[in-house]
Amino acid sequence: MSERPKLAAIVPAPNNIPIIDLSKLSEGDRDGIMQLKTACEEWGFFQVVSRGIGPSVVENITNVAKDFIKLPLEEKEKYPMAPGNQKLDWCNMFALGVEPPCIRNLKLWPLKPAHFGETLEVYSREIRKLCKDLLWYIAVSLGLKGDVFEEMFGVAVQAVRMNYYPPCSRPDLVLGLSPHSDGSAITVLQQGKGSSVGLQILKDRKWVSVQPIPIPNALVINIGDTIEVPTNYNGRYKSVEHRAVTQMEQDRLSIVTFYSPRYEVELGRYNHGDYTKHYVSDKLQDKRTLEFAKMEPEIST
Ligand SMILES: O=C(O)CCC(=O)C(=O)O
Ligand SMILES: [Fe+2]
Repeated sequence: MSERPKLAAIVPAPNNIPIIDLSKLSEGDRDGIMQLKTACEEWGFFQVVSRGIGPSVVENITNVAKDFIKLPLEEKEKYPMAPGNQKLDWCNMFALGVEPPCIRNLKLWPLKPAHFGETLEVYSREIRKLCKDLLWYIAVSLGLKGDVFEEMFGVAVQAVRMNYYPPCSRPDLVLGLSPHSDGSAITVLQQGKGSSVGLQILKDRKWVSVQPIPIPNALVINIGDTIEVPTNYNGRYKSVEHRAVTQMEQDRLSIVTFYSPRYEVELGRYNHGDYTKHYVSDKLQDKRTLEFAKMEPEIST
């Protein structure tokens, strides 16, 4: 019951989450860096525009995902997720959200090369470049050397999760995805062409909808637990809780990339691999995983 979205209580954002124009951002651009800093401190979320993830790349991955959704259940069942999937092969997965008649039914399928192959690779390569740049600027905005996270994280791990939310006749009763924070360093969310509102973030203890901006290929970025852990003392960047709601008429697809440290990297009391095992369950739980990893600051800013 406590998970019901209570749509009436949702307050529209007075001003939507910040928009960062990456084509204008550079290390010496104090205003731009300040804007990024404010976005990370006050929102933990921002949207990025003017970044060359080619429209065809986005279109291709969306089409492949939609083709997978359309497969009959028996066909999809041929690719089950390993039971109790605590191994790290959860990495590339597909989550089917709420199914009519609105029973929460989160099923996970691995993104098998048979369906997603090269399309996913091309997409992930583009996202990787973006994440590297973003982490550089995020470090700079904290007054740190640009490569600090790259040094700390080693060769980053990327995991893609696609969430599909079919239309739901009672979106006021069932959530698409429960409130959680991401275990990543940063997360890149592609809302999909013609996407309806679905993502909500907890801002000043209220749920605020992230309006997809009518700019082609805009991406939603959020700070994950792994940036919060080393920077959180002294009120630094927060990994903000978010959730997804469903719509009565329209379905929705989100393509989400989690960009994370190498699994061996020690962060707090856990290495990132253990952290991920703890984090990855089909039940997303607020920010509980983060409590496990709380630590003394590793970076002082
Ligand atoms: O579908 C969305 O908008 C949210 C997805 C999400 O938060 C996640 O997959 O971690
Ligand atoms: Fe998330």
